[in-house]
Amino acid sequence: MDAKPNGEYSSDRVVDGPTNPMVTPLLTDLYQFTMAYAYWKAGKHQDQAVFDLYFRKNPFGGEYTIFAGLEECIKFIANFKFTEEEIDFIRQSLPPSCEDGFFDYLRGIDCSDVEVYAIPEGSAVFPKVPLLRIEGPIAVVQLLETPFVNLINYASLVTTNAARHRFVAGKSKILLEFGLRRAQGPDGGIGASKYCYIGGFDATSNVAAGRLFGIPLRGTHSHAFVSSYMSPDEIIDKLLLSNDGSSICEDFVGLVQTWLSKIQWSNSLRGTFGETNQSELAAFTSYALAFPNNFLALVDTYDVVRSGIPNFCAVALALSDLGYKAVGIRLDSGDLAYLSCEARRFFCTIEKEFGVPGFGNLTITASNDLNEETLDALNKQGHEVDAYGIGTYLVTCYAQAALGVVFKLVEINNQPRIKLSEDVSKVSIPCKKRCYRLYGKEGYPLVDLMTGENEPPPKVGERILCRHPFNESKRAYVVPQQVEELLKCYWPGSSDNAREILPPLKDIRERCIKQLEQMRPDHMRRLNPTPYKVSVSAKLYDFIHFLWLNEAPVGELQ
Ligand SMILES: Nc1ncnc2c1ncn2[C@@H]1O[C@H](COP(=O)(O)OP(=O)(O)OP(=O)(O)O)[C@@H](O)[C@H]1O
Ligand SMILES: O=P(O)(O)OC[C@H]1O[C@H](OP(=O)(O)OP(=O)(O)O)[C@H](O)[C@@H]1O
Ligand SMILES: O=C(O)c1cccnc1
Ligand SMILES: [Mg+2]
Repeated sequence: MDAKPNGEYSSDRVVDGPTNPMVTPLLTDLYQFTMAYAYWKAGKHQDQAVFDLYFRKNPFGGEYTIFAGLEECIKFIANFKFTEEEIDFIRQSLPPSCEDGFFDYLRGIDCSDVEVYAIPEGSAVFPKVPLLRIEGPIAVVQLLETPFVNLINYASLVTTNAARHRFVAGKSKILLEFGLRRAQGPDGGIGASKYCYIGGFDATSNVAAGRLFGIPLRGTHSHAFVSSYMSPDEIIDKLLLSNDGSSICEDFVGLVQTWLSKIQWSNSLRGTFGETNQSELAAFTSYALAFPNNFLALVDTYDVVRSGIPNFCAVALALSDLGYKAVGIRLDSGDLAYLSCEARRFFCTIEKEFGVPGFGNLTITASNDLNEETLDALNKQGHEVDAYGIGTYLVTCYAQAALGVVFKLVEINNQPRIKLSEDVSKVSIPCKKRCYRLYGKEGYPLVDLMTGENEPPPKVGERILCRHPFNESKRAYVVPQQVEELLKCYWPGSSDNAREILPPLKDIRERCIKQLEQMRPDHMRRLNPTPYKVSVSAKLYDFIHFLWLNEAPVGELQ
């Protein structure tokens, strides 16, 4: 694609397919095809429809959500085309009475007549505001409902989960996504790695995701590596070249043993531990011989304080003699606050006693069933953890299974439509709309405002009435200091509009981090956060309620 001088890309429609090859036009619910047939049979399939994709409630008891999954949606529609085999399968799956002409129609369709406007991926978003507005022939757009909702639901949920973990951990901590083995299948695993990165994680252990998306890869080693060693005698090749190549240590195993007794008998550590586990020492020594520049040891296989930490320090000091700097340790069980403090104390004592600069700052990684609550508990107790490896709770979104994204018809052939419900929160907001984020004096977003498509946009410095869509008494005047139009054109259909570029993953991640930094702190706090305001213009408010009364039958009391 060629960049135009103004930074936008030309409107050519060549876009790679979705990451997962299972994402085809058949990845939808049967009823989308039966509806498409009925639209076609009634001659209604070309009716111009507008659908909004949105969610009704923020997840995890919070007051914000991060929008993700847009790139995959655009990759999907850019390549939307039925194969003959797929058409045969649809034919077999529908009643035999379905006429051939419908299958000819399916054969011809793609998304070149569909327009998609969306909020940029990685943005902070709020209930009821359309994340996507999709416009086009009703039969085609209807077929997009299930795949779009599928591609956005988990993506936004897990990105939000990751962002929440980042918020609790704090900016300075390293967050590693370790969830592949526990994710809901291969797509869950790949998606988790991609979207946790967007949500603010630093790296993943998932090699396939590293290759697909260029996410930094990180890892330590497992208990199996430690317990696979029985004794230091197993180490045959004990030779290690110094880091600058100037000397050779013929017996690295012996050097480690020497350091272990020096630590054991040192002034400040004498009596703090006795004999350490020698098979663990062998495993650490062997790992250091394999990775002298990246030595990180899992120290909880036998006993963290009495064995793992002193063994690690002996190997790290031996490496230091040869000009290498060890990375640190991983703790994977026990009281992580207490053990991390013990480890730090040990490292600092060694730095002092043996004059090894930087030893006190070695990295302490913690893992083991971590989640938002445990991170919060660790913060409250005080700890010395620098990096967290998080798997199960993060990638399975254990605290909330789904986001509840919906796809609702808001206009057909320029006629606004509404979906009523006993539950007011489920009443849809009709009309093809424009959406704005209004910023206040202090630079914080104040409110998201939806208006009808043809209303004049809010203006900086001009007072505008923002109304709760359903609650008459909730309204406020806002004088915006900045107005941001939220929905941008990502797929122009048959219009001449310029198409937004699909930014690289790093930029989406950057956007997510910046957006959350910009939120007013009371929307972000974990306990009883303040809801962010989502509103409609006075004109749209009046229209919603006019349509509501129009569509709701009047009851009769007997
Ligand atoms: N200081 C702490 N405060 C709160 N939660 C903690 C703290 N330290 C660890 N945890 C959490 O407590 C749980 C401990 O897990 P569990 O009861 O399975 O014990 P364990 O340490 O894994 O023991 P083992 O694996 O040796 O059986 C984990 O979810 C861990 O994240
Ligand atoms: O705890 P999670 O957040 O899922 O993070 C990943 C975990 O996966 C690995 O062990 P695994 O759970 O396979 O075995 P273990 O529990 O016996 O250590 C690793 O040691 C972590 O503990
Ligand atoms: O590299 C690690 O330490 C790791 C990777 C995945 C799961 N648990 C740990
Ligand atoms: Mg585990």
